[in-house]
Amino acid sequence: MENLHESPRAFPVLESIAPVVERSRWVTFHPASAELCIERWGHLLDSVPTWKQPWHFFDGGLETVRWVFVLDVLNHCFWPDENEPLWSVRYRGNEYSGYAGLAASLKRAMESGVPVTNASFLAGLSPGTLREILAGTGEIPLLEARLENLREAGRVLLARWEGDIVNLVASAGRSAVDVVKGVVDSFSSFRDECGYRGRPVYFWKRAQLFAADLHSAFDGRDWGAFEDIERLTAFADYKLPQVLRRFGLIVYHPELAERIERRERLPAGSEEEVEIRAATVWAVEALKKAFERRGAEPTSMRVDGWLWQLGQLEYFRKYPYHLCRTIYY
Ligand SMILES: Nc1nc2c(c(CN[C@H]3C=C[C@H](O)[C@@H]3O)cn2[C@@H]2O[C@H](COP(=O)(O)O)[C@@H](O)[C@H]2O)c(=O)[nH]1
Repeated sequence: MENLHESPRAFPVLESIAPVVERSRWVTFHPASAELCIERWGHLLDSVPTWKQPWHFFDGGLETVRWVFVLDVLNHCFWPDENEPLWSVRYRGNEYSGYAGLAASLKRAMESGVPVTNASFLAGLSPGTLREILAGTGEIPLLEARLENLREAGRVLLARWEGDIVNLVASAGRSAVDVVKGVVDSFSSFRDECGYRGRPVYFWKRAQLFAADLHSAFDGRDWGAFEDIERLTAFADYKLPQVLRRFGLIVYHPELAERIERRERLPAGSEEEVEIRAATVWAVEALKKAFERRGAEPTSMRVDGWLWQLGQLEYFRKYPYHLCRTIYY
């Protein structure tokens, strides 16, 4: 893979995705319907909730930076196996599942004195302690991989960043892109990259989400004050394609649609999976341009947040999302 850091300003995500969208066989992209969905749903663009949710930790300082990092080491793949219960955690009298469940479990741990933000603790984390941190109904998928990713995070923080992710964020100056590249460079679990017809494709979803979450948590100030936040792309997860498909912006080949209807797993790195993720990132860029034509100027991150919130609505859950067991999203 060519050296990504040739030109220090290089951020290869979109240019690596363009050829996938052009050659895509399983997923077609229909930009024409961008206007329509903004007609119908665009008014919600500005209702993207802030960080002030019961499940988010926030102390206004360094512990928040560290907490957001641990959150995004684990921020992937919450759906259960067939006939398994949905993983959910109890926090302050409420049940939370999915992303909110993960955040709530880590906030619960902080409040009960478990040092989840401490690099040495993470490097020596035991399976039993992780089970306790994530304890709830059902079991979070990929528990072993999550344990390994947390241990790696602790080891690398100690080896390269004096035990503190704050040093990586500080070293990036006010560049979100440099935070993303620093994280991808340092931690293999964030290296969300694959090959497509012999060429590298970079999604870097959890690494980009880490910079975006810092920006959200600090409301664009202090540790979230990035000058280049608009260079981030959408975060290619499994919820956005579900919404974009309902919008008619991306359309699956009938054979692929049928396999997803049947809840068949897609292998990580398969052409189908890479094409779904590439179309997702690409569609967000098209929506951003459609918003600009109507006088709004959202970043890809804000369009992403708008779509992700729509994905929480019943209307968009109609079609199942594609299922891929992966640590990347
Ligand atoms: N594209 C995109 N993917 C996102 C998010 C978030 C949460 N971000 C919020 C946090 C602070 C800000 O307020 C953001 O709004 C989680 N995910 C992904 O979704 C999936 C979980 O879904 P479910 O099973 O339904 O909880 C899983 O892959 C998770 O990694 C986002 O914003 N964009």
